Amino acid sequence: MARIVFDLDGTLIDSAPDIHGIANKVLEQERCEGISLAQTHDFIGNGAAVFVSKMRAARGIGDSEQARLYTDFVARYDDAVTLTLPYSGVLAALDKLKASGHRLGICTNKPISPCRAVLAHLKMDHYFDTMWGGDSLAVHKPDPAPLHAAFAALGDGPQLYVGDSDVDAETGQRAGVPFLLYTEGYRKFPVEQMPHTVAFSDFAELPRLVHELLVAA
Ligand SMILES: O=C(O)COP(=O)(O)O
Ligand SMILES: [Mg+2]
Repeated sequence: MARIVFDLDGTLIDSAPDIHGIANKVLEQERCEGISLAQTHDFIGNGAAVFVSKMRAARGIGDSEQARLYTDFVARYDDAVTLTLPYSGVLAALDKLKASGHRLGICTNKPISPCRAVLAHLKMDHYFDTMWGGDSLAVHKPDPAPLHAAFAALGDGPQLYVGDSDVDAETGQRAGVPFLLYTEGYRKFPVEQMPHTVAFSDFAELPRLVHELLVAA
């Protein structure tokens, strides 16, 4: 049985509408115009601090405001759950993978508190034996340390990593772990430009892909 670690935003859940909502509340507080959902997709992937920094840059807010706006953003983050949904087929795929005996974990750049909050809200937390957020260690993805930590917490067995972004592709590569690229998340680059073992666009395909990779290994 394998250890399968998942990225969160843009992979298992479409959380951008909620992140968009809190970004625009922070900007409203600053009397600035909001950002678009497309910009939100673009700014997700490197964690909350980078998100806030890109959001500021889009509205010409200086670096001196980073700490204050980051604090405001993060204070709103645990409650940003109401518009978020798992992607189509995710729950059925996780059910099948669990039923096959695989152990599942999360390695996200989202801070661990809102990661736990949104998965609890969606009643998805029971699938995962371990969760690592962008602030769980001193370093975050694309540094491979949190991914290694997630796999270590899941014990022994082949390792597979599933994610949607260039950050995830780099993390998988640096960790030396097969990477399954979900193409319908917040991807910024063509699939061909992202190092991956296999790409998929529908979670209904995932249990079969996992099986094939494990047979081939
Ligand atoms: O919070 C982010 O920027 C991204 O989160 P992810 O690593 O789950 O895609
Ligand atoms: Mg992601």
